[in-house]
Amino acid sequence: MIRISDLSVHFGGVVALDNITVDIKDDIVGVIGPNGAGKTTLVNVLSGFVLPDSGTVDVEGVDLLSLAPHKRARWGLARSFQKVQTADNLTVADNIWVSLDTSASPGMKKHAALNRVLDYVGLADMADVPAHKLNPCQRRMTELARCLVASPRIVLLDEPGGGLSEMEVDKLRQVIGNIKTIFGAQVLLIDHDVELIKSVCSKTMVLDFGELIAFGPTETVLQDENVKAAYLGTEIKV
Ligand SMILES: Nc1ncnc2c1ncn2[C@@H]1O[C@H](COP(=O)(O)OP(=O)(O)OP(=O)(O)O)[C@@H](O)[C@H]1O
Repeated sequence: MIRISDLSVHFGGVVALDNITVDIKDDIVGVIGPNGAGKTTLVNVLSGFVLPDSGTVDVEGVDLLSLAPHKRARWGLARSFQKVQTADNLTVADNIWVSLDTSASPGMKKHAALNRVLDYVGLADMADVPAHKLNPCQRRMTELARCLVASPRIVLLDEPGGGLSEMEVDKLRQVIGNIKTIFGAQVLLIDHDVELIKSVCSKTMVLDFGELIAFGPTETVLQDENVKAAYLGTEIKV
């Protein structure tokens, strides 16, 4: 369980996260909200890219915010980025291997983990292809594989569906939907694609101007009047 208590982040006069308190227990939890609501800031705080002004995050008894970012990664926190991060001159396999590099596991185990994750995301035939030759979906899958390869406990996904076609989002849905079963990790999924959120997230939290305005079963949250009002004039389809 991820227990977030009284978490606040300010950027000058902007309140990016406003005293967020929430217990996240479900296997896959959605994070939605209009542009600028604070979703990426939340992921940045959890992964150590942003220091909060106040608050705590407890995961299975570990005070996450007291760990340096690299120690969080070693502990089992993995994340993806809104703008996909692959090294263009490295192969798919090497892009994923980066997550295994500092692991103390024996080489054979690392190779087995690499092959398993390549298979899982459907890139087994592309291991030796340099990333600059990949299409946007294959890049996303490479980044996801990098998140999954080193036995993560928590995976934070920042808009993985951005820029993908409907068919590609279907593939993504399967990959994300099975993470808990296959890899045992809890997933926090940010996305603007409400259909994707609806199909894989049992619970969803909604941020608006840094405030947590709703949290609960996804279907219920999407019918919430405050949530609909927050999205007024934008594209939520519920
Ligand atoms: N490093 C930063 N410096 C200053 N302001 C920032 C910084 N990062 C985020 N913000 C501001 O904090 C607020 C929350 O931003 P954040 O990126 O977390 O929103 P978001 O919900 O992820 O938005 P989007 O859906 O557009 O990605 C916004 O007003 C944003 O401009």
